[in-house]
Amino acid sequence: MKVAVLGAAGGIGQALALLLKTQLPAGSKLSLYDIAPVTPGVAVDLSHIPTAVEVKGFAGEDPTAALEGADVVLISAGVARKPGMDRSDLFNINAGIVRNLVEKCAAACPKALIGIITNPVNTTVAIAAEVLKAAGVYDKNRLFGITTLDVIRSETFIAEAKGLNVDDVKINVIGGHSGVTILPLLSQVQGVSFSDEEVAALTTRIQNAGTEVVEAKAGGGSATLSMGQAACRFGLSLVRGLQGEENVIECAYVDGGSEHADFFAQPILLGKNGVESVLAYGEVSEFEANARDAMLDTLKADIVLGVEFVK
Ligand SMILES: NC(=O)C1=CN([C@@H]2O[C@H](COP(=O)(O)OP(=O)(O)OC[C@H]3O[C@@H](n4cnc5c(N)ncnc54)[C@H](O)[C@@H]3O)[C@@H](O)[C@H]2O)C=CC1
Ligand SMILES: O=C([O-])CC(=O)C(=O)O
Repeated sequence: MKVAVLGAAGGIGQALALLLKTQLPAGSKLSLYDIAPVTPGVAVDLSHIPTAVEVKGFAGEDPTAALEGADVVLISAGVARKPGMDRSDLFNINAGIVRNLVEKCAAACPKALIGIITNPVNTTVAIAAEVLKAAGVYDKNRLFGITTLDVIRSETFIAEAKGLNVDDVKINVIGGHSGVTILPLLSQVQGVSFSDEEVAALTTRIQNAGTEVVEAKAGGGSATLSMGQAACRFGLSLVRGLQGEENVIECAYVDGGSEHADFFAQPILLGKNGVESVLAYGEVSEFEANARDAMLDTLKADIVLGVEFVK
């Protein structure tokens, strides 16, 4: 199994690469690419860790050498937020970066599963889909917006609030990955109940958790370590699915035939071809139904922005 990380010298990329070096199955190949010249050095550094994962690093303008033969490509290349910015403020720079990198994926590894981390995810995934369509290699089951950070934050905050073992907390987070489009389905969490006030407060905290980190880092970037962990969890799930493991389920932002929008985060079953099936997200409370319906104009506008950028 070969996993490529694009943006591998960045805050997320380096954390993700470290976790993959120590957690990918024995015999895997890890391919690191970034425009930053340090990237081959990041690979040399990681290569001294004694695991049966071979690491190679590539820098420069062209990621093709890093992408050849890749089964999974995780993209975190781009700029991150500073205080006062919204994720949509990253569009001007990151849209072009994602378009160019996905064009290279389409040529070098058209069958790879592609996971997009670069913000604004609601829009960059739509850009990736249009690029793959234009290249004639689009398969909706092989493209993912990585929203796992919203899931792990929800698990953490719920366990903290309710004094639970975090390993026991499971939750679906649906919609997209910014502000009101992030919707944790708190009503479905097993073994706990929340008051209306708790639901409102927890939902808002989960939706604003990215901003919580951006403000705490005070100009030094956004979430990198927790996102490295989230992307590693999702990337390993993609690999487990590709290897034929059963019952690998994650929430992700996919083109899954949702009645709500062309791309929508919801639980998916992963397998040898990426998305094996899109799962129903189940019963929701009145609060959640209202929040879901209220997010759709924003989400759809984010998607249109991405489609129009490529066309
Ligand atoms: N999906 C999610 O939940 C999350 C997404 N993000 C997003 O991930 C992205 C990366 O964040 P960080 O790693 O903190 O940023 P960073 O600035 O630390 O790293 C970004 C890396 O991308 C590289 N890069 C820029 N243009 C490139 C190109 N054309 N080709 C290859 N590499 C290129 C840079 O050299 C840098 O090493 C941001 O857009 C951020 O908003 C951040 C947190 C969570
Ligand atoms: O908030 C940001 O800019 C980074 C991000 O997507 C997150 O932490 O969820």
